[in-house]
Amino acid sequence: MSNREVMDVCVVGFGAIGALYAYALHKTNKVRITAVCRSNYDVLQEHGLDIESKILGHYTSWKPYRAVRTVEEAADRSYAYIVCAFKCISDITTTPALLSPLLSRLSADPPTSTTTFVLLQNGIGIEDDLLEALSKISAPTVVISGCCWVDTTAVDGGKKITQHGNETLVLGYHRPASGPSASVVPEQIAKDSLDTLIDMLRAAGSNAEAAPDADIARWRKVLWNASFSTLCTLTRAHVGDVLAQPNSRQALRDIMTEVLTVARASLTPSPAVDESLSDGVIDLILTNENPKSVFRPSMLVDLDCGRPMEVEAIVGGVLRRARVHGVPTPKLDLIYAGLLVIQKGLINRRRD
Ligand SMILES: CC(C)(CO)[C@@H](O)C(=O)[O-]
Repeated sequence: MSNREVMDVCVVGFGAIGALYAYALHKTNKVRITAVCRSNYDVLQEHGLDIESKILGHYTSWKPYRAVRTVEEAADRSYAYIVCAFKCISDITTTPALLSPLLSRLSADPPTSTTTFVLLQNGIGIEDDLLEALSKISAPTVVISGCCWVDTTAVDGGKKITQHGNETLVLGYHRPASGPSASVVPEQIAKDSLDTLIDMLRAAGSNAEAAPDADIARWRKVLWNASFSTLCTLTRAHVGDVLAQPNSRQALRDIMTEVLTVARASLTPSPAVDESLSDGVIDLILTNENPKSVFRPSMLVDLDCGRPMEVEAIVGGVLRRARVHGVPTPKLDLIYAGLLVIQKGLINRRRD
């Protein structure tokens, strides 16, 4: 972490997740937030944002230090943290392409202090292309994955965000990809950057915690997304509805079993893998869900709003790992095929 009194933090994507954690960081008085609001700039400038959060409290008309419409505008300075809270939809654009003005600046004018990228996004392998792009830049960088377990929604035309129930944010850093000009930061710097972020979020009221292994945390999270998010989306049903039917409950179990097999084949065997990704985790996930839950996973909310969904990150990412390791995934293949048909329609309508 730099010695600056106030850190500059750029949050790219100011939907519910981005705004919630931006507000948490702002509450510490240690950061200045630059919010890149690609679709909700006018609403934010005119009304500010009302926050109604169980963990962060209530606030009316909050405005971050500054809001900009594009990543280009945000690239006028360097940042201690660049929080990626946009949906990872590689069939529309990749993370390095979306962040290219910030990456170009890092390359042309490398700061001496570390820049940490924080990926608050769902999926498997979503960090790969960013790590690859950063390996060609000499500036010192760290990539952190954040797995969010939180029910937060933008309501009232984006003027308000609500957050109910429990919240957990599991954060861990990735080992950097090596490259000819990569400035591979010592592991201690990655740890410091992670600890600083977690300390700030916890001070604000979040239940942020460090993952001993970012990859295991991602697989643990995708167990939920690849099963609940996809089945709820294909059936347009609440979490409680897919739990209630014996057939769909069994389908959730079958999908999670496939994901677990791929996870174990992809990860280096370790006691942590055995513990976090044991067969018992499926029962734990199923029994932890409220059978009466009316929760709509974000993939279903995207479909309802006519927005492209995180199919590639959530299902495609698992399938690509499965193919590398020769793991058959008949259930996930079918889910993927169905979702891709819907996704194509969503992307085509968006282009019209
Ligand atoms: C798992 C989840 C409900 C937690 O916030 C979220 O990832 C979602 O809906 O995609």
